[in-house]
Amino acid sequence: MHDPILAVAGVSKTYKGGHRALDTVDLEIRRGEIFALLGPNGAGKTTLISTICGIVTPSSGTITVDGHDAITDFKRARAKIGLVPQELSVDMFETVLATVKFSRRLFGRSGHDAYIEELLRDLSLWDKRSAKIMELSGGMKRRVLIAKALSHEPDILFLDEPTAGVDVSLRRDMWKLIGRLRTRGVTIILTTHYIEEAEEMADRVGVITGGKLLLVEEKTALMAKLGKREMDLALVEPMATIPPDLAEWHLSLENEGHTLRYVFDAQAERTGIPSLLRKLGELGITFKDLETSKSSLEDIFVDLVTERRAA
Ligand SMILES: Nc1ncnc2c1ncn2[C@@H]1O[C@H](COP(=O)(O)OP(=O)(O)OP(=O)(O)O)[C@@H](O)[C@H]1O
Repeated sequence: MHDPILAVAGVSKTYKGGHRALDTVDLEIRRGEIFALLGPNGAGKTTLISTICGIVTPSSGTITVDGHDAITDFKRARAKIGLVPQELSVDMFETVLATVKFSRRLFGRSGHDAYIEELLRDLSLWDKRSAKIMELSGGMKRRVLIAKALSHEPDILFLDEPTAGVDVSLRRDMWKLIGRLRTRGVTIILTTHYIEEAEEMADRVGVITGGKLLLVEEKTALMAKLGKREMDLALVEPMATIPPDLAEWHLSLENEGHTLRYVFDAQAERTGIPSLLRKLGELGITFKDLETSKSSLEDIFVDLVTERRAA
């Protein structure tokens, strides 16, 4: 890839006690993109972010942040990054404004009151600037974490599970803010359990499970895969084989011939369902029930893992 802003090469992490949380992860992030790291609980998302941010030391591999090695050139690498962690990490007795200004100074940047004010206004925190963190609601505290992460004008922003336990208004503000950051050229990497979240914003999606990065794809390509649906027809009479007249739908027989299954692309203009049902009528094949279901994230993980094993 041409000049990635972030390059992770062969990174593995085995925690004390022997748990291998990351297994030879290779990942390049493009300048200015929004990248969603999708994976179930315990997949290794937080561990991957933590190694990039220098919080966790990888057992092997290298990480380069805009040309700076994340370990040997930690300070410069870290200064490029803003991290919104999953858990609260703020001084409860400080005020909002002092917290955010302090965070900026930590990265060696001089004061820039106009920037801080705009940031706090963007996050609806300006009116609360003199309040102590402990006086804020949970949602407001989350906003402070975002303001802190952006205090030093980083080029890369990590959002670890940004919308877990977050109310609708914060969610909306967050998406708006992300949109504005993107127009300024900030690269954004977020972790999520939710396909919908990746779908809403990301340019590319990486799927991680069991510490392995299974795939990285343009969102549109992945969504096409995720858009598959199944239609199950419960037959009145079980079938031994599929009649050749039905070949074009690539059906399968399940449930010992009692169920006829059609897999189709939910996003396609023509699903093929009306013509299939017509054909079944012509052939005198009757069914007592019809059920459609969408592939779940779980199915997709299973498919990916199986495909990978088969490859
Ligand atoms: N400090 C640690 N010591 C030992 N094991 C750890 C440590 N941190 C995480 N793990 C383990 O490593 C694995 C990956 O954890 P990680 O937090 O990276 O997953 P995640 O994808 O972020 O999960 P979640 O979606 O639940 O936040 C888990 O099995 C976890 O129990």
